[in-house]
Amino acid sequence: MMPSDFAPAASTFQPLRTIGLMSGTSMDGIDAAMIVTDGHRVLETGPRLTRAYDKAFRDRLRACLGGAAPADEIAAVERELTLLHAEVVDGLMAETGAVDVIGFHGHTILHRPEARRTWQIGDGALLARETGVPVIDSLRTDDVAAGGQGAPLVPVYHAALAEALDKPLAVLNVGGVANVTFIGRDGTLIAFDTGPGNALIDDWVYARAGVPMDAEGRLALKGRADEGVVAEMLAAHPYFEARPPKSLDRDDFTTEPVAALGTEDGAATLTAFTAAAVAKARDHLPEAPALWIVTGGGRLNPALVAALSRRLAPAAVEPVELVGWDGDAVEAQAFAFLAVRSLRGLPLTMPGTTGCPEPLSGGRRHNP
Ligand SMILES: Nc1ncnc2c1ncn2[C@@H]1O[C@H](COP(=O)(O)OP(=O)(O)OP(=O)(O)O)[C@@H](O)[C@H]1O
Ligand SMILES: CC(=O)N[C@H]1[C@@H]2OC[C@@H](O2)[C@@H](O)[C@@H]1O[C@H](C)C(=O)O
Repeated sequence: MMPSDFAPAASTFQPLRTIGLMSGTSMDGIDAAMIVTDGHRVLETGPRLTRAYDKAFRDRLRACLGGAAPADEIAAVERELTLLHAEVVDGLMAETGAVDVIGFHGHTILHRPEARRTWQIGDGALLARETGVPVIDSLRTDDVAAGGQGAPLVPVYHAALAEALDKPLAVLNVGGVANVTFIGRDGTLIAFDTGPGNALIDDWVYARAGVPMDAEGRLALKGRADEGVVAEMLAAHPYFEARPPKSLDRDDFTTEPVAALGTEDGAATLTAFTAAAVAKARDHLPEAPALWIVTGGGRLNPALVAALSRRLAPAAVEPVELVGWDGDAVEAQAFAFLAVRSLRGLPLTMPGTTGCPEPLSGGRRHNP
């Protein structure tokens, strides 16, 4: 596959003002961001807005995972989720003014690409009516239908942002699940989920300490990682040896292996496991990058960043802010970018990022 399939190129398209919306696997809330793009280059990055879910809604969302809740409850959660997204768009447009299009990820409740199924709840038609703006949703659907993993989708955006940076470069997104984008010297893109991101740590500290995250990695930093358990967790799951393309569902891993440990040692061990999974991912890259830039909420956890630095040495591990990106906005911006690429019929995915048979566009358009 030619790297140029994805490489930013001179565009004859008019730039569009676009908002991207992401409800990530951490289930912490909705991230929204505005950019101006022609689908190749990012001409401007605008403001962003985050809205946290309250505990009651998060619990209802969690009950939908795996498609486990009754159909009418899933439909009710989908409607409420969509209306919350509409409020966020209205809030952001109060700052940015009107936009041309919205990229709407929705919330993944089931991801089984091997069965050609991926399910993001979110009603694009309702969002278009509520906001008065055309909406592109179902961004993973065509890729999965064609035999791709349907994830990760952000690599095309990472590549656009990284156009002027030194290569090879690894961009690591640590959300609920973690994913890496490798960008080679010639623009080659290799991308896949590395393993858990924050989800296991979040689940553990919530169960043990009743808090939604290990803020500043404080619990993990007080504990000691059990390297035996880390090694067992790596060996127990065939995912890490499997060659990419590959992707994960949020709950493909559990905190069970650390159940016998105390809260702090468990947090330290899960943090070490998350970092060790990233180090395993390095084995699947064509070349070891000298720099890993980290985006997503995990970059704000010093225990995790220290564990990554240790396990990826001698490579440097730095937050994406090092190169001027906003790590709280990159994912939402990516969905804004994907919406414009979808409108233009440009590829969203390619064999190196999802394993789809050829570069593929995707997304469904809903007019207000
Ligand atoms: N100050 C902090 N200290 C420790 N961890 C943090 C901090 N801030 C955020 N996090 C972690 O980041 C998570 C949120 O990350 P992010 O917003 O990237 O997730 P997401 O949007 O669900 O991502 P994805 O879609 O990639 O899964 C939180 O659940 C928490 O675990
Ligand atoms: C199926 C699904 O929603 N996957 C998410 C999840 O969260 C992180 C990782 O797993 C990534 O593969 C993906 O999200 C990002 C935004 C992506 O598609 O690039």
